Amino acid sequence: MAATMYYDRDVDLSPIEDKLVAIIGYGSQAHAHAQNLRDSGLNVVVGLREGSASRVKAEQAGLRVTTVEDATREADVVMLLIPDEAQPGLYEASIAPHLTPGKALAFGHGFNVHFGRITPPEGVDVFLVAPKGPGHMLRRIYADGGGMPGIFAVAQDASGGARALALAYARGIGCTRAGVLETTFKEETETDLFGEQSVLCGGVTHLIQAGFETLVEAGYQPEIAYFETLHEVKLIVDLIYEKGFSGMRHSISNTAEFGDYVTGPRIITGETKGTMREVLTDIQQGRFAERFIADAEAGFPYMQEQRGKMRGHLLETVGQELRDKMPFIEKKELEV
Ligand SMILES: NC(=O)C1=CN([C@@H]2O[C@H](COP(=O)(O)OP(=O)(O)OC[C@H]3O[C@@H](n4cnc5c(N)ncnc54)[C@H](OP(=O)(O)O)[C@@H]3O)[C@@H](O)[C@H]2O)C=CC1
Ligand SMILES: CC(=O)[C@](C)(O)C(=O)O
Ligand SMILES: [Mg+2]
Ligand SMILES: [Mg+2]
Repeated sequence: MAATMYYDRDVDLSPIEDKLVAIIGYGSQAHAHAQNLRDSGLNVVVGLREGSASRVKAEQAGLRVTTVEDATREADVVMLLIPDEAQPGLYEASIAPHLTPGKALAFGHGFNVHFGRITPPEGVDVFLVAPKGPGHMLRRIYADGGGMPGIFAVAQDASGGARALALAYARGIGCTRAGVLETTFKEETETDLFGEQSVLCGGVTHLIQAGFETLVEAGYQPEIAYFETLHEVKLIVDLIYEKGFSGMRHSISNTAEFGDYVTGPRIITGETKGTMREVLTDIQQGRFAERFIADAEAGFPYMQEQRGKMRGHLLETVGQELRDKMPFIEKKELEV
């Protein structure tokens, strides 16, 4: 059965119109939520830790900023948008003491509630609205008049109005322009982790890197390898995004399409899909979450080591030089 999709015409903004929304944090998601909600005519305050370097940026964007404690005290809806690994600490210290009955606690990802790292009190609504894309793109697409698909879920409905509130929030950040559907904290958490690891981030970067290295190691020019295995990915993916596989395959040569069918299954094999199933099981059984939190608690030694490996990699240095020569590529510094 097809899922029920919600669009602007289906969703009433009124459940959130008379409320104050506190956006906690001012990073990738938070700056986009805060600015989109504000531009949708809603009341927003940004809650930041003492001495936050983001304070000036939020104020420059015309937003009111206060402490996390005061934002929680003042607001009706508290949207927690700091890194997942940091959320339980800030929640216990600065949010929970002020989260009185009647308020709503909201998330952009189900991680901490699903894995039992944050347990909100009875008497508050708990929901998530997860836009399906990076925060900087959530803002950019909204400002251009478009929207990013999103999914929402209610974990606790103390007021009887949590669902309507979550949908109104999704409309406020522009997701109902593109389509919103209902999920659970479990489904959102597991699918989001799986998607980013296997396909969107882990899958795509490692596919590109393996292709780039294969060509360079065989003696081909790195600039050609970069154009072939990285730059052109966007052009092909844009066609897939706009017109699906068949539309992309219509645009490419018969030679490329034939090679796609012959070679694709040699690269992404039955074994790869078996590994994807193992990855999904690790996520479902909490093993990925445990590994992530353990690294975070140790100061991210594994993450730092991985970041270090790509620093100075030919793919990055050649890419930087080539992108610098293409003035039409969006080069504005990211806002946050
Ligand atoms: N990144 C994305 O596009 C997506 C993220 N999400 C979810 O959104 C949430 C936020 O992720 P993301 O936007 O990537 O987060 P960011 O890493 O961009 O968050 C940075 C912000 O968090 C603040 N912060 C960091 N640590 C602390 C702390 N210990 N106490 C107080 N404030 C802190 C920073 O404060 P300061 O300014 O003071 O440094 C900064 O404002 C997560 O749940 C994530 O899973 C969901 C969909 C996509
Ligand atoms: C951007 C997004 O949707 C991710 C990949 O899930 C994330 O940043 O966590
Ligand atoms: Mg994610
Ligand atoms: Mg995601």
